Amino acid sequence: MPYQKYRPIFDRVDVPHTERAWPARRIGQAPLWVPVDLRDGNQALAEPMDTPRKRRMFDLLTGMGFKEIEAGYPSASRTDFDFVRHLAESGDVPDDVTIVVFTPARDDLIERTFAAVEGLPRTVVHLYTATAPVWREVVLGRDRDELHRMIRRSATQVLRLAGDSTRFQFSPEVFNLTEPDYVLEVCNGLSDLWDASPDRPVIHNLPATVEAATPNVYADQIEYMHRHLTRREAVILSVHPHNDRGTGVACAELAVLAGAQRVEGCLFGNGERTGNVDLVTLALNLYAQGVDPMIDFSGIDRVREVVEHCNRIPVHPRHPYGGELVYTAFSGTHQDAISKGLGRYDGGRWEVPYLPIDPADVGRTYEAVIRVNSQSGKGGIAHLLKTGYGLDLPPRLRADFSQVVQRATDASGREATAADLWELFEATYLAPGRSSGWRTAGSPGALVRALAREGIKVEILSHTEHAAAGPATAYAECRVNGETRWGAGRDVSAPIAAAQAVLSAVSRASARPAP
Ligand SMILES: CC(=O)SCCNC(=O)CCNC(=O)[C@H](O)C(C)(C)COP(=O)(O)OP(=O)(O)OC[C@H]1O[C@@H](n2cnc3c(N)ncnc32)[C@H](O)[C@@H]1OP(=O)(O)O
Ligand SMILES: CC(C)C(=O)C(=O)O
Repeated sequence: MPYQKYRPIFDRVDVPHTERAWPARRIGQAPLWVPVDLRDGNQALAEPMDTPRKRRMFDLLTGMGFKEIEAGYPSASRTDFDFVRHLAESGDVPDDVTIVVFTPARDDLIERTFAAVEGLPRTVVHLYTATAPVWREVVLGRDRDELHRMIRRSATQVLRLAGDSTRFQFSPEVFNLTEPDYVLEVCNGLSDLWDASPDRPVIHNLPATVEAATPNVYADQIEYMHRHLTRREAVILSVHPHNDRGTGVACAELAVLAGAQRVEGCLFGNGERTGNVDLVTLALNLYAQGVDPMIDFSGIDRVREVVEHCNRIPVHPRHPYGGELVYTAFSGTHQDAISKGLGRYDGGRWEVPYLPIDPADVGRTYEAVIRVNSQSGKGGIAHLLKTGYGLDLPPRLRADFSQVVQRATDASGREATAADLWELFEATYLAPGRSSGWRTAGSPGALVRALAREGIKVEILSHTEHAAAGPATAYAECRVNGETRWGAGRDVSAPIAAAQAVLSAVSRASARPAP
């Protein structure tokens, strides 16, 4: 492959040398998250969202607690224009939410943008122009000065059309490949033109439009701007990382360490090409460090479902925090560790191996945490039988049964659910017969023989069973390795209740093998 075609970022742009404070910093509070799903994400869809889908996304975003939302590029299409009008006319924008609208630096499009936002209580008008040398030459056909004049002319027009409740945002698109002195010249000039002040701050949004370097380079670029932007207390330093190198999240996190106060991105990382930075991962990364993300992810499956509906793009099952499989363990040692960790978890500090956060915090149940296939071991199998059927297998029986399961899953190549495991357990230790629990488990049957093989001597002295209405219950008085104990079982079916009763008597007496 002709790798010589490509150059490192250091040959493409002047990367500023700066004193670096970011490597030693920690993130102690969430930045302002700004979802751009309705603009940047939306425009990367084969079928852009219509008003009902946009509205569903908007309601999701406000419900989750986002306070600034980029609602569209109203001059680009009728759909975007209509949606912004819908927000303005419906009066449905919550009092604490600000709508951002995006516009290029072109007179007619700026005018149309202002026509769209008329009547909205609070808006940010977001002006953008690509500033990197290749874009100046190839796309815009303007040199530095010409482009600067064009930006200032448009910014002046924005100022003229703005009402008191309008704030201003500028994005030097492809900031990461633009000369730092040029970005400062343009941005500082706009802070003056728009008269940035602490009570009406200007947003300078510095995008990694196409990721082009390792995240530490972006952090250096951001820290340089953080140190050199004028009217700094009146400027909100924002970032907008894309994910071309797969390091969008790292870029955003390091940028926050380097001084960024606001982060634009999309839920589950939708957006042009490889997407915008993923706000779900960013926010929950903070949460997992004990920092309030200021966004509610307590129903992450619903968030995912709405995003999939609106984008018509599925979220990967292994997507951090929200994917279908991310709180599930298939492999034996992981299952064993999780099962032990969950067993000890008392609702306080989270110390469960292999699970970075408690699945319950994002609305996931523990049931799906452990799934069994041929990669699984005795810990996971025992966990499923215990949580699914109340069967607490003694350690030695676990080892015996896991070999049975392994043979079955190896042969089928398939996953075994808790119900499959029960069926296998019944066929192995309790068969035949299903009409009464005791006819199977109560006779000195296969279960008792299996326990004896593991060194646990069980004699069933007496038993009762109730299965008239509702779940069957069963009681057993057993002599287990010489000690007399009662065991109880309760389940929808009598065989399971009976097996539970015997096994619970076993575990109460002693799991130790007979001398
Ligand atoms: C990084 C980003 O996400 S940027 C946003 C990307 N999203 C979109 O582009 C979706 C919406 N865009 C659109 O619907 C259209 O591009 C429109 C309505 C904005 C403009 O449409 P058209 O007038 O047909 O132009 P076209 O789509 O071909 O865009 C190219 C023109 O825009 C100019 N342009 C590009 N960026 C800017 C800018 N920030 N400010 C002013 N002009 C710009 C180009 O120089 C080019 O002009 P030229 O035709 O004189 O060479
Ligand atoms: C113009 C900015 C905000 C952008 O969308 C990008 O650079 O990707």
